[in-house]
Amino acid sequence: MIHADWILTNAIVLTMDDEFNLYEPGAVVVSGDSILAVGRQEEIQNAYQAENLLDCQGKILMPGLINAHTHVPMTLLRGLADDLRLDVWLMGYMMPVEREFVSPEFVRLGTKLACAESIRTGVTTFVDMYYFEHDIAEATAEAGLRAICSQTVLKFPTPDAASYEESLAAAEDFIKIWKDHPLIVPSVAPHAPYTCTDEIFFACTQLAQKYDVPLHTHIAETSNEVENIRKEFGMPVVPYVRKRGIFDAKVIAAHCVHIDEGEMRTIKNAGAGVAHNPSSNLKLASGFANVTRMLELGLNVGIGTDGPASNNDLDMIEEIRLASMIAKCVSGDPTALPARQTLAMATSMGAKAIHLDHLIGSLVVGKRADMILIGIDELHNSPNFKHNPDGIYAQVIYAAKSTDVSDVMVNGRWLMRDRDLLTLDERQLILEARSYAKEIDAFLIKRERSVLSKLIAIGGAMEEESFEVQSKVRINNPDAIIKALEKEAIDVEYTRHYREYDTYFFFEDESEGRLRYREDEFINREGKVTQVRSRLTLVGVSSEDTFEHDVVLSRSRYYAPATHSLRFYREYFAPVREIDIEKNRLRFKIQYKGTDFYINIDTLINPDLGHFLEVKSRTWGREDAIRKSNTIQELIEYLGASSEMAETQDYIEIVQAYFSSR
Ligand SMILES: CSC[C@H]1O[C@@H](n2cnc3c(O)ncnc32)[C@H](O)[C@@H]1O
Ligand SMILES: [Zn+2]
Repeated sequence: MIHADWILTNAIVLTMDDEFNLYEPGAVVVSGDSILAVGRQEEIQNAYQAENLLDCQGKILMPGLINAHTHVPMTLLRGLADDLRLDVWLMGYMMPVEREFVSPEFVRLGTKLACAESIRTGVTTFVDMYYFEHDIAEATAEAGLRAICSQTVLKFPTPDAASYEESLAAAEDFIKIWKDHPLIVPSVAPHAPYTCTDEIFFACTQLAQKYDVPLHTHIAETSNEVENIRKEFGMPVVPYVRKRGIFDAKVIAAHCVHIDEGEMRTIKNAGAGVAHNPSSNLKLASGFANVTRMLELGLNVGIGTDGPASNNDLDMIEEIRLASMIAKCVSGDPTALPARQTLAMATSMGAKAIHLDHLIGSLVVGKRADMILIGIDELHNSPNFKHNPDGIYAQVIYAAKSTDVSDVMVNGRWLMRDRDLLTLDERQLILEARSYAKEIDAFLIKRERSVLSKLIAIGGAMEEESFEVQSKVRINNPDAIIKALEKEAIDVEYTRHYREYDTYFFFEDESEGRLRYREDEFINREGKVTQVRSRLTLVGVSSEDTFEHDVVLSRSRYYAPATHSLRFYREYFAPVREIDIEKNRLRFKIQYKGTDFYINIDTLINPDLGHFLEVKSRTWGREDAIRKSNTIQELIEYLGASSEMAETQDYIEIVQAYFSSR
């Protein structure tokens, strides 16, 4: 007789090995952290003895589920922002909140919550990507779960690094510390093509190769990402990241929703794995990954929940069911992604996708003892039929619930027995999470109250350093003004030609001011657009002051480069009303009597409201402003326009007045 630590008997053993061997009644023998034997109960009982025997009461005994892509600490952000598009959700809510709250303490608590939830749903391994990954690894190892922990690198500052160089250095230190841990596989995560530079991709690849660890990234999650990469670099996402070297490493590519067959072949030939995230893709309306085709082409595809803030849970039992259902519906073929193949995605094939199939994914002698028991006698999973050998897989995929997972073992250690968590105090964790939620709520309530604080949250807004004095007059003949600029007292420093497209957002509370999204097209002498620049300007509703002759001291303004689309800002700021204005602008920077002025000769095209002469100058003090306002009036007359026709209104006010007079 061979001696072992545990013998588990009276089970329906789904080995998920290459032949899909199934034993009923079956038994599994565990010695230390590994599987010593798997087979028919009678044979096992004749050959092995152990101190610990477990009667599995006819339950399914199978490899633990592998969550191939997640962000575990985001349990603390669950339900924070929903029903949004990925960019608004991520850049408008998650990242600003993460910048404010994510700390080692935050990720430890979030990870413990996630571990509790994961164990309850039968997960024995997850693949994480977040910040402070060292703390995540420690919390995970303490809970007893297995994980690939990927330290994130982004092109902008993150909660754990002021620069990408710092993140890379942290990633290397982290990998060195955890490289030979029995439960934790450290890895590096260049977050996504839209948040990483070429240097980041190259450096992360080098790091992953140097230590032979996986490289974990998001690829082609939304059509928006694909369009942008195609627009900017003239190719789809997979060739784009291939050119940045990533496939020289062992890649775990999350999402891959919008990839074509050529891209699938690239992934396959690179030996990279795909992590399919059905719930997250559905909820963020990212689209449907063509998993059926990926599997036909021989790709290794695992299944992930993605973060609990975009899902909103870590329930892998729900995820496997969805994966199968969606594949059927999208392909119009109910035979697509059958139950057995789907379960393989969450076990044996999932292990290949995350490059850990030498250790986990199937109940095979020598592999780690990562196993779960699933009951099949509850109301929602009764009765059981035996005529179809694949019926048992269907019971797991289509009928089982997380609550049917009764026992979980990782690395030969029990983490849950009879639904009792042995390594975590979930009641205590829930209480701690509540107190975090209160703080985050208070932060968001305050931020959502003001347009300015919302603007600051998504990348900062700077207050205009100086004020402007300005005046505007209607003119009939722009050519006459252009001619007058040749007059003796005027020195023209430069001339610019723009086409300006403005969208003004108005808010319920008018005292918030109005937000202008402006796209400036720079037009050259040949009339061609040479450059486009986008800016956001938050303008207060009232001017700081007015002087004689309808010269205005400008309103307080906050501005920021517009790095997102107009659609993004519309969804993020949710204005109650919008007005578009299009104008042609000839701008001259001149000197008149020793003072710098900007002269704008504007033609309002949409709505068609004719021509205006606008004269502006920067000012720093009240005395200076008064002096310049007198000169502006003089300059208007000198250019042949009538300062009698001066307007104190901004263009938006002129346009509003026009619309309300119609
Ligand atoms: C350190 S994880 C990096 C970053 O990823 C964010 N995130 C969570 N889920 C997704 C997703 O589905 N696509 C892109 N980015 C995601 C998370 O909020 C972290 O800031
Ligand atoms: Zn993700």
